[in-house]
Amino acid sequence: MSYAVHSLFYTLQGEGARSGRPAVFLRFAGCNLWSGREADRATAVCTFCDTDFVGTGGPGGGRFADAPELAAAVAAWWPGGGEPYVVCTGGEPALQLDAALVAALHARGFEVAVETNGTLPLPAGVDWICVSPKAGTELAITAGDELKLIYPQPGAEPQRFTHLAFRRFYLQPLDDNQRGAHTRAVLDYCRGHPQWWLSVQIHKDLGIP
Ligand SMILES: C[S@@+](CC[C@H](N)C(=O)[O-])C[C@H]1O[C@@H](n2cnc3c(N)ncnc32)[C@H](O)[C@@H]1O
Ligand SMILES: Nc1nc2[nH]cc(C(=O)O)c2c(=O)[nH]1
Ligand code: SF4
Ligand SMILES: [Mg+2]
Repeated sequence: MSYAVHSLFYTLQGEGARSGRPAVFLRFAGCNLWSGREADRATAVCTFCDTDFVGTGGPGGGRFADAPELAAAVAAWWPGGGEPYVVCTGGEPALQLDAALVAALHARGFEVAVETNGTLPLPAGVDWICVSPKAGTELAITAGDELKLIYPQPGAEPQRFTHLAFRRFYLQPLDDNQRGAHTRAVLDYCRGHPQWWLSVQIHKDLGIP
């Protein structure tokens, strides 16, 4: 199948357990919880998104005819050496990521990570699963490597998720015009509930993508 990619870029993972790790980001176009149009934001299921994932016109974006072609484009961003790592995100990557693409990325030597809202099934073989639940949705993915909950989210309180089979649980402060206050609230919550660890979005303070 073909893939609609908003953008492809090389940066450091800025969030969660693998924060600081060099990675190629594969940002798929489209999401099942928001159209991506500002006019629809208030009525979307997910209303706080910090990302442009509309269309295929971002840096490195485009339509890729098949999995080997997209994997080659991902590999072209890797500088050589280290442990090649690709983070599949979006938009919602589970709308497009399939077994053929996971296999093609593995064939290029990449470890494959995914950032997902967890509402859709994933293909087998993904090496690192990060689920970020959204209030008002039902999780299809209830196990993985990290659960990264944006906080605060009325209707998605942390205690709703602690029974799930994730290796780590993170709270990431909601980035809106109150990010400082949300960060202090996360600090307080993690101190009182040490199952939860803080995830700060380091790329935003570093001024990198
Ligand atoms: C843009 S989403 C794309 C992947 C997938 N759709 C998801 O929601 O997990 C990537 C990550 O950014 C987080 N995120 C989105 N908007 C945010 C915001 N305003 N503040 C903090 N994190 C945010 C999401 O929760 C998710 O963990
Ligand atoms: N540096 C950096 N790290 C990230 N981790 C998850 C991101 C995402 O948007 O999925 C993201 C992103 O957009 N940039
Ligand atoms: S689910 Fe992810 S990509 Fe979709 S609108 Fe929410 S944060 Fe953005
Ligand atoms: Mg981001």
